[in-house]
Parts: sequence; structure tokens; C-alpha cells
Amino acid sequence: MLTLSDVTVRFGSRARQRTALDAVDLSVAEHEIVCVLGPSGSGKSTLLRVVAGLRHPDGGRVLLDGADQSGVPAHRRGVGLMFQDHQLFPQRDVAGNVAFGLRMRGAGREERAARVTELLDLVGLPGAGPRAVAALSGGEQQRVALARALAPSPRLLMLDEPLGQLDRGLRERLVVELRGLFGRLGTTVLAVTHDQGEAFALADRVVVMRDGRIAQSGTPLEVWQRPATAFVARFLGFDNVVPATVRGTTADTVWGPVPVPDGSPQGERTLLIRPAGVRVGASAQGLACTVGARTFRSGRVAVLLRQDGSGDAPPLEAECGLRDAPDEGRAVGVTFDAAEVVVLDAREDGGGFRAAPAAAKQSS
Ligand SMILES: Nc1ncnc2c1ncn2[C@@H]1O[C@H](COP(=O)(O)OP(=O)(O)OP(=O)(O)O)[C@@H](O)[C@H]1O
Repeated sequence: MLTLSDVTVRFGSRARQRTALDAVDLSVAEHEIVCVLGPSGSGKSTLLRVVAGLRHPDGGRVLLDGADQSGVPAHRRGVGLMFQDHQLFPQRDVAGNVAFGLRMRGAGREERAARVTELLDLVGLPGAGPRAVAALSGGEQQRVALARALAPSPRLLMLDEPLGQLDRGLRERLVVELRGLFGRLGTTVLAVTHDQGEAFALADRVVVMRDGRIAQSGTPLEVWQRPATAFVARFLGFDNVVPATVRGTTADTVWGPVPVPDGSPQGERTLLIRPAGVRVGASAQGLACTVGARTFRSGRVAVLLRQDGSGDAPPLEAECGLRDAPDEGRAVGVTFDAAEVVVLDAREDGGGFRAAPAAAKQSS
């Protein structure tokens, strides 16, 4: 349905040019839900704007159903776009907002009224047509914005941070509803978000962006289980990511030898140890560490461990159950579970990116 081929977008004058999209190739199949994920400034919104026709690419092509869109204005592309601040018209009631795109298309009064009723039922706001948008909660406004974007039956629906403004509980609920709704309607969706939890819950396929390029594309499970690079791993909220030399089923790391799964790539690599694979036991066993900070997270405890006698080694994060998490200051021994260790394909990719994982983690 949608193909981006070698799409490049640059901003600014020649002297201070910034490449927002750098030769991006991306395809979205009919009925597929693709979520583009990435830190602030990685090019997510620019990608949507190029597809919507709100920004012309400096290079490359955008194809919809095989047709080149250069020269096709935004309103002729048949794509719906919902922005993060939902931009409802405050002077119109709910029905007036939902009917907006239909009115632009010249639909008659009866057709509009029937479609508004259908859409408001669909998004769980039956009978809300006469209500003033200012009197709606954030979540209700979000549903109205969604109904408005869906009303003209766009062949492709694009969502920019669709649930960005909402509190976490509501977001988690709405994201499940959205996935169900798109599935029932067979809507093709391209959404962008910086929230990995949202992307993983909504998408059939996740595309991770970094500096205007695609760092990884795959199903949520593929990306979660096997991040392509250290950058992707860190963006997903994993902090136990270190250089390693892999020989056979052992990796040599700053934390000493770590077992890796059979058949892992060999040589100079980057290692990811999931917190669930860091086993905390009695101090006589394994790597000697001292328990540092503990953080409660979704019914589990993230425990930061400092390796004794090694000021240089980064802290190790372990995931413990609520009842068995060791107290701060306790001396423990750490062993590793190879099943939770991933040898990443390339050596550390320079992705010393540390700012976003904290934000990404909060929502996980
Ligand atoms: N109109 C513009 N003029 C100049 N630079 C721009 C413009 N729009 C975007 N950029 C730059 O292009 C890059 C990509 O921006 P974009 O808005 O696509 O990122 P994003 O991933 O959507 O970020 P966020 O999550 O913060 O919305 C950034 O470096 C940004 O500063």
C-alpha cells in the first residue's frame, strides 16, 4: 500500500543543513499496523509529513498503491492524519468535528449524520454528537479526533503520538481498544510514538529510527528478543549492554565471563544481558557485587548491582521478585542465565544514547 523509496528530507540552509530523513526505505502492507519508534528528533514526524504530502522530499519517492505521489497534493492522497495535540475545532461540537472531512469531500447532510453516528458508536462515544469539545475529557477528545480521522475512510491512517497527552492508565486501555478497532475495520496504520510500550502493544511491526535512518524493523517480538544494535537495545530500556569478546559459548566482558547461547556470533561483539538473566544469590557464588539502588517497576524490583573491587565496571541491573529482592548494601553473588543473554550483531555502534531509555522505561 505504501512504499517509501530512498526518501531524504533536509532542513536549513546549506551551511547549517540537518538531514531529518536519510535515504529511508519503508513499506507498509494493506491492513498492517506499523509503529515508528525513536527518540526526539529522529525524524518520525517528518516521515508522516512526507507521506501526507505536507512536506516534499528532497530525494526519493513516496508511492501509494503503486502510484508516485510527487505532485499529488495532501488532500488528494486519501490518507488520514491525526496529530498528537488532536487539534479539534473548539467552536464546533463533537458531530461538527467528526463530520469535518466528510463536509470537505462534499458529502450530503444525511450521509454525514449517519457516518457521524456510526463513528461515535465505534469509538465508544454514542450520542456524544451535540457535546461541546471543550467539555470532554482528554481521552474523549482523543476518541473524537480518531473518529474524525476515520470518518472519510482513508486508505491509510497516520497517527502522530496518538495517545501522547493521556495519562498512563488511559493510554494502556486505549491502545488495546485501538488495536481491536483497526483490526475490525481492516485499517492500514502508520503511527509514530516515542513510547515503546505503546508501539509494542499497537503494532504488527515496529520500526526503530535513529538520526533519520531506520535502525531496525521487525515484529515487536523480534525487536524485543533481538535488538539489532546497542542503540536499539538501550532505547528499549536495556542498560546491561557492554562490549564483549565471544569465544564458543562464553563472552569475555567487564563483568568477567558470561555464558552465551549456543550458535551465538563470535569475536568482537556487543552483549546484552537482560535483567531477568542476572541471577542474584549467596555472596560466595559467582561475581561478587553489592546491592545499590532498588526501583519498583510493574510488580518487580529492578536492582542495581555494583561489582566489588571494580570501579570501572558499569552497574549491572537485575530483575527480582518483590519478595526475594535483596536489601540495599547487601553483599551478593551474581551468576548469569545464557538464555537471557543476546550477542548483538555488531560491535558497540557508538550509540552512547542514555537519555531516552529512562522515559521509555517508565511506560514499560
Ligand atoms: N520545519 C523544520 N525546520 C527545521 N528543522 C526541522 C523542521 N522540522 C523538523 N526539523 C528537524 O528535523 C529533525 C527530525 O525532526 P522530527 O520532528 O521529524 O523528529 P521526531 O522524531 O518526530 O521528534 P519528536 O519526537 O520530538 O516529535 C530534527 O532534528 C528537527 O530539528
